[in-house]
Amino acid sequence: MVASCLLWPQLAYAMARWSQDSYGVEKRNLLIDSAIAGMWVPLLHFNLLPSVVLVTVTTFDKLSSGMRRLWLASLPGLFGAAALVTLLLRPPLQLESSLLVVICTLPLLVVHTLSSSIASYRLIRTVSRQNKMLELLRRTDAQTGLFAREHWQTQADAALQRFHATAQPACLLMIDVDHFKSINDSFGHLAGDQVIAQVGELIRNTVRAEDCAGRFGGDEFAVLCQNLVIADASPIAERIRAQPLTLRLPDHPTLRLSSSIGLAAAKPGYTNLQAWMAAADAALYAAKQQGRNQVVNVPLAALP
Ligand SMILES: Nc1nc2c(ncn2[C@@H]2O[C@H](COP(=O)(O)OP(=O)(O)OP(=O)(O)O)[C@@H](O)[C@H]2O)c(=O)[nH]1
Repeated sequence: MVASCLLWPQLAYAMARWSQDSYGVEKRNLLIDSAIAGMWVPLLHFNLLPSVVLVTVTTFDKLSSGMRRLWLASLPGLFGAAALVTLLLRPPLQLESSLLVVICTLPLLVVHTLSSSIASYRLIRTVSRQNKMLELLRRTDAQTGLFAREHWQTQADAALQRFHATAQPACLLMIDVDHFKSINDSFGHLAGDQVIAQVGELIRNTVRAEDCAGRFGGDEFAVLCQNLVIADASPIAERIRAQPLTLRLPDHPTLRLSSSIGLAAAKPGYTNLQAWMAAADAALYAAKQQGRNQVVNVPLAALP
């Protein structure tokens, strides 16, 4: 009793803790656990309550370990040990449990159930926290901390649907760093990466809390201004355009930056996000054609 209840758990823990192959040792320890439980069934004279509790608890441990089919692998050891001890000692059969046996079995039942429930609760909390973290990472562009393209598009799509349903205005800004390729060529790719990170930060610090700023890929960014008509979104676009002009990288003091921005308000003619983005892209293209470092609105006359 002392060996299996007090010594074996300590020994099993120490072996798993100090082994190079902790997983393999722990798996083997769990199988030995089952064999020890099986050994106890004849030693308890097959007394129904403690025997069933012992076998159930031991098998539950194999299932809750998460190791594939471990519970199945533990059965030969469990029944084998029970059969061996039965053959060697030929214990009498005493199925009925006295009140004393019931009382002595209860702590195992209660402690095991509670500790398993607490372990499951903690595991579920950890998994749910990690899922939230994964979702956040999926939504975020690692280089800038802005929303990643897919999440930004989902938000913009929802804003366009709202506009169609309730006429709640929204504006879309497509932003592109000017001559970014020559920044890469002249100052190196690392400097280009720093520029992307800094421009992302400038955009994040310039937009309102309810706006949705995302990185579209490369040196292209997009901002969704919710609940704003074009006249109110224009100053935000102008502020975003002005910010990179003042940006200085300590490692590259001669580097100068500017950006071009295309601005398009949601309109009934934009039946899907692609149409809205194409309009903002056309305005961005016009800004590039007209000399860069400027904001171009989709002209009212050109609106569908
Ligand atoms: N450093 C860096 N470069 C990138 C990254 N993603 C894309 N690029 C480069 O960015 C450049 C994009 O250039 P474009 O936007 O097409 O052209 P541009 O030089 O900015 O010229 P305009 O847009 O016409 O002003 C390409 O050379 C890409 O290889 C990135 O994450 N880091």
